[in-house]
This record gives sequence, C-alpha cells and structure tokens, in this order.
Amino acid sequence: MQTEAAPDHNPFRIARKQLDEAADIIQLDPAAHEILRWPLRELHVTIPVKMDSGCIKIFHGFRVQYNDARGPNKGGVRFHPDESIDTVRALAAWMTWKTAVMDLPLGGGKGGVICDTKSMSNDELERLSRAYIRQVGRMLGLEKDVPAPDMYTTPQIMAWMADEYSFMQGNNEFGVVTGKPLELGGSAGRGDATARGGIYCVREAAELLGMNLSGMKAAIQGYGNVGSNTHKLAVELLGMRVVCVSDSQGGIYNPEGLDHAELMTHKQATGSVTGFPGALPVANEELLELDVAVLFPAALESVINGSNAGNIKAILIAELANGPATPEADKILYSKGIHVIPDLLCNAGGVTVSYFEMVQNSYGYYWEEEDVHRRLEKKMKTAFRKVNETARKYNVHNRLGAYILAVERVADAMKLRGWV
Ligand SMILES: NC(=O)c1ccc[n+]([C@@H]2O[C@H](COP(=O)([O-])OP(=O)(O)OC[C@H]3O[C@@H](n4cnc5c(N)ncnc54)[C@H](O)[C@@H]3O)[C@@H](O)[C@H]2O)c1
Repeated sequence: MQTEAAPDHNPFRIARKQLDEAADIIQLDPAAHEILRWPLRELHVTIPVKMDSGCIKIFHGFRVQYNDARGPNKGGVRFHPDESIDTVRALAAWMTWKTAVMDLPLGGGKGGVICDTKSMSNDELERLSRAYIRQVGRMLGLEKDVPAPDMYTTPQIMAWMADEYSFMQGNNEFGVVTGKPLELGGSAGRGDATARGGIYCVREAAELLGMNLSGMKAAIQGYGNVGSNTHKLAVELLGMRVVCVSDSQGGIYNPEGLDHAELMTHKQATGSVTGFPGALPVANEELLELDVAVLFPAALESVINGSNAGNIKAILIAELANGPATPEADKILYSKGIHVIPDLLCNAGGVTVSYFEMVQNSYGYYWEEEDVHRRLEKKMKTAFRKVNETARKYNVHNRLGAYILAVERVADAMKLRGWV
C-alpha cells in the first residue's frame, strides 16, 4: 500500500512552497504560476507480476510529466517501498527546475513503483521492469518522455526497459531510456556523473569561499551509486578525508578517513557499510551533525529539517540527494551562514550526462570518457555561477536563486509557445 509522507515533510507540498516563494519574488505572471503548481500529466498504473513462487503479486506505479515547455520530459524511475504519488510529483517538478537550471533542452518527469527490490529475485525484477514499461510506454518517446535510473534502479533495469519499449515499437529505440549499459548505447561517464557533477560544484564553492579542501573532513549519507562514487571522487579530485558514511542499515566513522576500495569490497561482501573493520558505528542522524567541512546527503528527502538544521556544523552542504532539506531547514542554514549547493544544481550531473547520452544515441556516434567529463565540467561551472549570480542579485539563499533562474526560464518558454 502507498505510504503518505508525514504532513510537514510531504515533498510535493515542499516543492510547491519553494515555487511559490520564487514566484512571489519575481512577481511571476499568475497564469504561469498556476500552471507550474501542477503536473501537466500523470499516469497511475496497477501492475500484475508473476512471482517465482507462481503467485501473482499486484504492484502500483506512476509516471508524472511535470512540464515539457522546454523539451521532452526527463527523469528517473525509482523502485522504493515508500514511493508515493506526491514523492513522484515533487521529483518530477524538481527535474523540471533542474533541466532548466542546467539550460538543457528538456522538461521534467519522474516515475516510481512501490516495491522492495531487496526482497525480489532478478527474474522478478525483470518481469516488473518490463511490465511497468508496457503500462507507461504510451507516455514515453524520444520527443515525449525519457526515463533514467534513480534509487534502486540500475543500468540492467534500464536495458530491460529499453528492450521492452523497442519490442512495443517494432524497432530499436534505445534512446528512449538513459543510464543504459555501454553495450546498449549508454554514455561513457554516466555511472559517476551525478557524484562528479556534485564534486565539480564543491570545487567551485570552495574557491568562492576561499577554502582549501585538501585533507578536510567529509561525511556522506547514503552509499549507493551516488554516495559511493562521491567517496571515491572526494578523495581523488578534492584530496578530502571521508570520515563517515552510512546506508539504510546505519553509519560508520573513522577520524583517519575511510578507504574507498576496501569499503566497497566490504559492502559487496556483506551488503552494507556497517561492521567495516576499524570504524565505529554511527547513527544516520548523528552523521548529519558531525564536525566536518563538507556534508553530502546522498539518500532520501527531508533528512535536514527544522529539528536538526540548527545542529549542523558543516561549512558546506552539497545536496546530492533530491530534496534533502525542508524549507524550515533552509532558513536556519541560511541564517547560520552555511553554504548550501542546492539539489537542483548539485546533483544535475546525472541528467546532464543523460542528455549527452540522448544526443549520442540520436546521431549514433559516441564520445570518449574524457570528452564527457570536460563537457560536464563546463556545464556545471556555468550553472554554478549563474545560480550564484541570481542568488546575489535577489539577496536570497542558493536554493531560491536556483528556483528563480529555473522558473524564469520555464515561464519564458511557456510564454513563447503561447501557453500563457
Ligand atoms: N543516480 C543518479 O544519477 C541520481 C541523480 C540525481 C539525484 N539522485 C538522488 O541521489 C540519491 C541517491 O540515489 P542513488 O542513485 O545513489 O540510489 P541507490 O539506490 O544507488 O542508493 C541509495 C542509498 O541510500 C541508502 N539509504 C536508503 N535509505 C537510507 C536512510 N534512511 N538513511 C541512510 N541511507 C539510506 C541506501 O542504503 C543506499 O546506499 C537519491 O535521492 C536520488 O534521487 C540520483
């Protein structure tokens, strides 16, 4: 069954509140504002899947197309037991703002299925992934809506989805999904793109704040695709010491720093970062309040909120997760002078390389990894500076700066198209 988020942490209400605040500041045309408060389209699907035991299990899923004024809807598919329509709506809205902040010719969408992948076999996951695409495929297309991976969805799942969609069309249309394996038209550099984009932003922020990050401490919440790659790149590209990381089972702490390769081996062997030799156990809530230079939330929404924002000691928060801080937290963090790199910018490396993947798929020519890194770095730097400029111009925190930039761009596109 669908689980409702706690009232004040409902992600869609938060997304709307953020939009309303930006719209007020720029005195957005009321019709444009009203359109942007709603998804343009959404589909709720019920998905029967034959489980290995032979019984049929019924899953529920969604695909939301929030706004495609600037181009086809783009956004991942999440497989999560707590998925809800409001989470998917919020994530689809954030994708709309994110593609606009990055100035990509795309809109925003998102999908999700309520399921617990950890309790499913590989065959069950394949059947669910294909069945989801058979249900939402009517909304997808190169010029309509292009999904990608998100929490608990992988390149293999993207491959099944691209294959199922291709069968439905009667020809290969691999470009309809991004985050695919390289062998099926994936882009070099997509695997660590979200983490890498965030690290490029941290480098820009450190320069802005006059911080030398070398040897400084970092903590990372979440140790999946984004969190584990952030660990690797924070050490490799920034010379930082990652002292604390966590996953859904709990966290670990070592003031000397955690070794990425050894921790990956441990996680692969045991399924969790917990119990890593030489490290002390730490609760997920404690991780957020540690005395570190940079805090990387890379797991779930609303983890930084009115009740803990006042205790945060980091100088910089790099929001790799979507929606990790609530509006109450934003106010507190801003008043404490903590520099937040907002999710709309910080985790946009993934969608940017997904866009590169769409471009490469459409002309059938593939770039070298260094080429992808160079293009990503340029996009991230430009967007970082633009967000910073906008925040300063309006004298607001960076999230509102990012919102204002994005909302103006989407509203301009709607006006040019004659929608408002
Ligand atoms: N993958 C991408 O390209 C991408 C792009 C943009 C944003 N994001 C966002 O980054 C975040 C992580 O995505 P991912 O792709 O790494 O997912 P993932 O499924 O690979 O990993 C998720 C991680 O979060 C951990 N986790 C789950 N619940 C937790 C909890 N309560 N406390 C601490 N850790 C918890 C899991 O154990 C796992 O380590 C999500 O918010 C996602 O929306 C991902």
